[in-house]
Amino acid sequence: MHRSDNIFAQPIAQVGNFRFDQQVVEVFPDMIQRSVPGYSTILDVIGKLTGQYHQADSRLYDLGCSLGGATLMMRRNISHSGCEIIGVDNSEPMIERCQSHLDAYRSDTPVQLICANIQDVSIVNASVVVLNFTLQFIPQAERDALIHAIYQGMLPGAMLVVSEKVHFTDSPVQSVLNDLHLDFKRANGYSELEISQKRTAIENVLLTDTLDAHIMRFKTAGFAHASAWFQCFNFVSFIAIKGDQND
Ligand SMILES: C[S@@+](CC[C@H](N)C(=O)[O-])C[C@H]1O[C@@H](n2cnc3c(N)ncnc32)[C@H](O)[C@@H]1O
Ligand SMILES: O=C(O)C(=O)C[C@]1(C(=O)O)C=C[C@@H](O)C=C1
Repeated sequence: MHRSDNIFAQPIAQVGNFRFDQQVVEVFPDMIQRSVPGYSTILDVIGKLTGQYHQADSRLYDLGCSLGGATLMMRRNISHSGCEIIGVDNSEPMIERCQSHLDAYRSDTPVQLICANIQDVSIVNASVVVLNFTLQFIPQAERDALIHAIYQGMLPGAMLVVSEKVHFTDSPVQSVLNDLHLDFKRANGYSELEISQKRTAIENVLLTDTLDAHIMRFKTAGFAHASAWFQCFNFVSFIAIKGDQND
């Protein structure tokens, strides 16, 4: 059984920046499930999209794979031959635990885990690329270049899935949707202290874009098709498809 997240339950004298360290690894499945509305739905759909979009003899990338939640769903849905999954995360403890999660299930599809900054990994021959709540941790000025580099490494007709916390420029909308997210956390057992200390920890490391900025970035990078396919409050998942000869 996974441990429950009580990292921010006691008062912390000086809350530091959030890091994906060993302490977070131990509680991560519980933390993400209780913090991100729709997380399991998004993983299920990443599995379905992988089933539809993976191409024979291609690579599938899970960028910011953490413990491999999305990697496992991708691996289960591969039916074509010659596919390889590449999981990348720059947290050593995440990659170590991810490897043991993957080893717990049998599969014919090879998975290569790389401990690196996703900005330093070249994307090659990709049919499916997933950034499930990872782009939000990349410095904002560097996001356009990363999405463009991913686009360049994708095959015609390939699928990119990007899930993100977002914000809204319309302040009543921002306030209503943010409050609904806070209520979601309360309903999942987080106290006001936990919520506020976590907010302080992530405020300098998780920087959100608007929904429109994400769509614009996909279009500018060259994607022929881009849309949000899921939204619950201020959490959104997007698909972007590289054009093929029919576009
Ligand atoms: C919210 S978690 C992702 C959750 C995961 N994709 C899932 O579906 O369960 C974000 C992950 O991105 C990783 N990360 C953040 N910045 C990164 C970077 N520049 N390069 C590689 N990994 C990064 C973190 O270490 C963390 O494991
Ligand atoms: O916005 C929050 O309160 C969150 O906790 C979000 C979030 C995320 O979106 O990645 C932040 C860090 C943890 O990885 C889990 C969830």
